[in-house]
Amino acid sequence: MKKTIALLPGDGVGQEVMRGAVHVLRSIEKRFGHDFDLKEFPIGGTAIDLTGSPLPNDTLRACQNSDAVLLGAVGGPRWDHSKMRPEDGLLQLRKELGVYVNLRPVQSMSALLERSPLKSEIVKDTDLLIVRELTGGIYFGEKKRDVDRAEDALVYHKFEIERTVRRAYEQARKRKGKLTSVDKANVLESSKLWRSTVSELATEYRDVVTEHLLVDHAAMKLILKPAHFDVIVTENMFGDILSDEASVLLGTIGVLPSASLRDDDFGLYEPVHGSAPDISGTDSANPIGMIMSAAMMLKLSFHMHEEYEAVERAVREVLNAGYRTADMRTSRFQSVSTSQLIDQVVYRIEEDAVSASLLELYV
Ligand SMILES: NC(=O)c1ccc[n+]([C@@H]2O[C@H](COP(=O)([O-])OP(=O)(O)OC[C@H]3O[C@@H](n4cnc5c(N)ncnc54)[C@H](O)[C@@H]3O)[C@@H](O)[C@H]2O)c1
Ligand SMILES: CC(C)[C@H](C(=O)O)[C@@H](O)C(=O)O
Ligand SMILES: [Mg+2]
Repeated sequence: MKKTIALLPGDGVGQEVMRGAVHVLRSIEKRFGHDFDLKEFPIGGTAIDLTGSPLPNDTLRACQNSDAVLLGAVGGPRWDHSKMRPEDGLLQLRKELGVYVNLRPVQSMSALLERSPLKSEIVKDTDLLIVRELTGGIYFGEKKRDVDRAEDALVYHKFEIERTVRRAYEQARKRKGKLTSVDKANVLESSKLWRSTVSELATEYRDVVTEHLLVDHAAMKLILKPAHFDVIVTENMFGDILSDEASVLLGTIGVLPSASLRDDDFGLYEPVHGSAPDISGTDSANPIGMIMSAAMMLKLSFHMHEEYEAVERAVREVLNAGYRTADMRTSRFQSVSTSQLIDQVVYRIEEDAVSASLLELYV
């Protein structure tokens, strides 16, 4: 199957982990006989340096003309004081592409249990999905700035809440049948609208158990009892914060993938982590969040379920075999570089293909 995929490596480790996604897609292409048209375009700080804009028109047009987009990460201290921010390129891209809902799965992995700062009996049954509203709220409200006064408006329209919450309910139906809506309805008007919209929709999804939690309570419960959660649905900024918090359950943010979707098959796929300026350039970043984002693309945009399984299995085997980048390292294992971990994943995808064809010879 021919698919056009725009690659936006961005800044810092974004560039390093994107190589992992490309190698993995090439091995999937070979093994399953697909044709992936992969082309790179600049975004973020790299794009500011090249073109003066964090989202050049050519990049946006290429994304709009693709079947899906893979993004590494944007930002870094180099552009922290520049007039234009790399992050604005990413926000504009999400808005222009209309990818209003962001799925961030967080599932404990037995190989990583000892890396979590929390007790393994607390984190071992973690299997939750954060559904984050992505193109509204305080990120996109009107901003004003005087010398000694600043303003960011937090605006939500009911349709924005409704479409995101519906997607969350659909996910809950396919999973464990529980939805936790997170808001700050004891203080914010936008949260009161959020809560009443969820309550209305709950009557249409009676097969799903609905609960409401205030965001401060949710932040605490996520650490105290992560297995309590199935689907968490929340607004843009709460979702951003809670997903970094949830990464602590696994011990590193480097393994978390995400999918940003709209109502057709198109999607923007990116790891949850940022450009990690503290480790960029050292070939030590964890490429798993990026690789699993590419795997989510195969499943959600291209409906390639077997291909998704092949990547997921390869990643699991690599971890079980003891390969760890520095962020996943424990006293029992030496760490390997980003490139070495990528090679191991690719090797397993290809080795799997060889054993599958040998098996065919015998049956
Ligand atoms: N989607 C994105 O493009 C995105 C997401 C978050 C932050 N950012 C940007 O990234 C820059 C740095 O932000 P930050 O430092 O707050 O967050 P960050 O996620 O880049 O880093 C936080 C910590 O996690 C570690 N980390 C992150 N990714 C890792 C990986 N793949 N492997 C191993 N360790 C990893 C870093 O080394 C750092 O210690 C900022 O400019 C921010 O705006 C971009
Ligand atoms: C870089 C930043 C704008 C972005 C966000 O806040 O959405 C990031 O933190 C994320 O989680 O994707
Ligand atoms: Mg974030």
